[in-house]
Amino acid sequence: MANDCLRRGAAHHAAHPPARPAGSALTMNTRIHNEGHGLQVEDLSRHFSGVKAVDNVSFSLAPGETVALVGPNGAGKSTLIQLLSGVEKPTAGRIMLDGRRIHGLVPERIAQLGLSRSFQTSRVFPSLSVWDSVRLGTQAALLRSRHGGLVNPFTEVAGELLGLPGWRRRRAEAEARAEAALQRFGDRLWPRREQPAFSLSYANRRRLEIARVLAAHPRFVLLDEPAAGMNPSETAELTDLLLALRAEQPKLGILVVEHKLSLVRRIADRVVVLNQGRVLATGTPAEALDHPEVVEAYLGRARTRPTQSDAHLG
Ligand SMILES: Nc1ncnc2c1ncn2[C@@H]1O[C@H](COP(=O)(O)OP(=O)(O)OP(=O)(O)O)[C@@H](O)[C@H]1O
Repeated sequence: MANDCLRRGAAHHAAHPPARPAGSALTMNTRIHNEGHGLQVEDLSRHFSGVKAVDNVSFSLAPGETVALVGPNGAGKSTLIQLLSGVEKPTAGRIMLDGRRIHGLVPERIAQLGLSRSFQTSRVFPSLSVWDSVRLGTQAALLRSRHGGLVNPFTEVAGELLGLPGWRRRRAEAEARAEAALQRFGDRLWPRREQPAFSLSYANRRRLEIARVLAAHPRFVLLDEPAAGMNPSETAELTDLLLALRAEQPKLGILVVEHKLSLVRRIADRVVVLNQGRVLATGTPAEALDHPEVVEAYLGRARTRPTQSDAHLG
């Protein structure tokens, strides 16, 4: 049966770990952007007792770039997303956003600085309406100044209570963004905006989670398995949506964790392959995913030529 993800390789990998020594990643495409711009992950580690969930990982995400993070179950992808969004604190290493240290900051602060994430399990409050759920996402943007700094929360409270014109304008802009984020999904979400989130289908809850993230007006987004649980046509629709988003927001940096390689191959500029907490390979999708060592490590059999389909790795 065709399989569109890398998960299957994990079992093989456990039995046959790759021969490449730890720390020597295959690097086929090292597009290094200007130091100080974008997201920089430097020698990042997160260990849980004896488990090296993330082990000395370095990579970067430039404005306007889409990077996919792939790897079998347990490779450390979710832990990395938790570190980048401030939920977990690193054991060692640095995370820099536009030259500013963000490791150690609380998640809300990181979101205010323009780095927003989606969750594998939707964080939308089930009893909130679709509209209120996506409006929640605008809060991070309201607390960010035009220059990327942070607005004092007292300013927000005063602006809200006193109905200051500048604040009312910003609130209206945020609501327009929330509407645009819902309408991005055509008639999937907008006509359902008054419904409680719990009444949505699974795929629509995933879409609402992405809409909530986009409503935050982020400069960088971290999407944690956005296509999980979606069927092939829903996955293709989401892929088209992400491509459209890239075209409309050419400065948006996107880091996407995804097992579905059809999506990865279509949207990613670069792929970072994680394995047992370490970077096994980086490169363009074709370079990284079709490299014999990566294929062998994950699937246990050599391939002669790359294809474009999910079934390629099934
Ligand atoms: N809080 C924790 N305490 C102990 N071990 C943990 C913790 N979180 C993650 N791990 C371990 O770290 C390793 C990496 O897990 P992680 O969830 O980051 O992998 P993943 O690549 O996201 O996997 P999946 O694709 O299944 O989501 C695993 O061995 C996991 O058991």
